[in-house]
Amino acid sequence: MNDMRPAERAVTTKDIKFECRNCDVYYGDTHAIKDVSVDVEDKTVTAFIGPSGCGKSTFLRCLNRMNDTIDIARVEGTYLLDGEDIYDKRVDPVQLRAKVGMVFQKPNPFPKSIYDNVAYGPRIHGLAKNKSQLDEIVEKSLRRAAIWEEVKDRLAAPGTGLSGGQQQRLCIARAVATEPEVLLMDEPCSALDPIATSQVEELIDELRENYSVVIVTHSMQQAARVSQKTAFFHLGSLVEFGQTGQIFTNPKDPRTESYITGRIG
Ligand SMILES: Nc1ncnc2c1ncn2[C@@H]1O[C@H](COP(=O)(O)OP(=O)(O)OP(=O)(O)O)[C@@H](O)[C@H]1O
Repeated sequence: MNDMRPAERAVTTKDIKFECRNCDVYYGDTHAIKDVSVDVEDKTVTAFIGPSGCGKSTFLRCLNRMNDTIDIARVEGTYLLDGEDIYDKRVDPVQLRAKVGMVFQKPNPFPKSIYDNVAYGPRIHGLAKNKSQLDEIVEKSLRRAAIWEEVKDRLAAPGTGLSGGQQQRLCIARAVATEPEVLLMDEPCSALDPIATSQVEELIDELRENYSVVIVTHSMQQAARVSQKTAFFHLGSLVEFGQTGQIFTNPKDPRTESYITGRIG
C-alpha cells in the first residue's frame, strides 16, 4: 500500500477552491448560463474567455453572489467554496464578498482618501484592533498591489485623484485588504494603457502565490500571459476548460479553435 503513495502524490492536482456544478443563470427569460460545471483551483489564475455576451461576467458574478443584486437574475446549481455552499441561506453575502473579493472593469475608488479606500473593508469587518494595526493592513495591502511607493506620501489625498492605472491598483489593494481567498477580476485592464496593463498583469502573477484568481478578459494575449487555466464560454455554455497552453495550442473543440484563431467573436 505504502508503495503507492509517492506516485499518488505526484499526480495530485492543486486544491480545488470552487466546485461549481450544473450552474444555470436566467435573466427573466434569457438563459445566460447553461449547465456549467467547473472546478477553480487554489493558487492559480483561471481565465474566462469567449465572445461578447457568452456569459463570462454573469458566471464570474455567481462566485460572490453579485447577481443577488439584480432583481431579474435567477441562479441555480451548486457553488461550493472550500466545500461550503455559498448560496446557503445562512451565508451572509457581505462576509462572502470579503472572502471572495472583486475588481471591476472600470476602476471605482470610493470618493474617500487613498487610506480610507483601503481601510474601508477591514473597518467594517473589524479586522484591526487599533489604529496602528489598521495602518499596517493599509500599508501591506498597498504594497501587495504594487502601489505603496507611489502613494505613501499622500495617503490622505483622494483616491479619485490618481491615474487610471493607479486607481485600479488602489482597487486591488482595497480588495486584498480583507484577506480574501479568491479574487475575481472582470476585465481589470480594459480601461488601462499598455504600461498600466503590464503592471496589473505582473501583479496578478504575484497574487497567484496567495490567492485563487479568476479573470474575465477579452484579450487572448492577456489570458495566455497571465493564466494557467482557461475556460472558453460560448452562448452560455462552457465549451472547453483546461490548461491554458493546451487551450491555445491544441484546442479540442472546433468552436474554441474558431474563437482563438479569430473566426468567431
Ligand atoms: N443585468 C442583466 N439583465 C438582463 N440581461 C443581462 C444582464 N446582464 C447580462 N445579461 C445578458 O446575459 C447574457 C450574458 O451576458 P454577460 O455580460 O455575462 O456576457 P459576457 O460574456 O460577460 O459579455 P461581454 O464580454 O460583452 O462583457 C447576455 O445575453 C446579456 O445580454
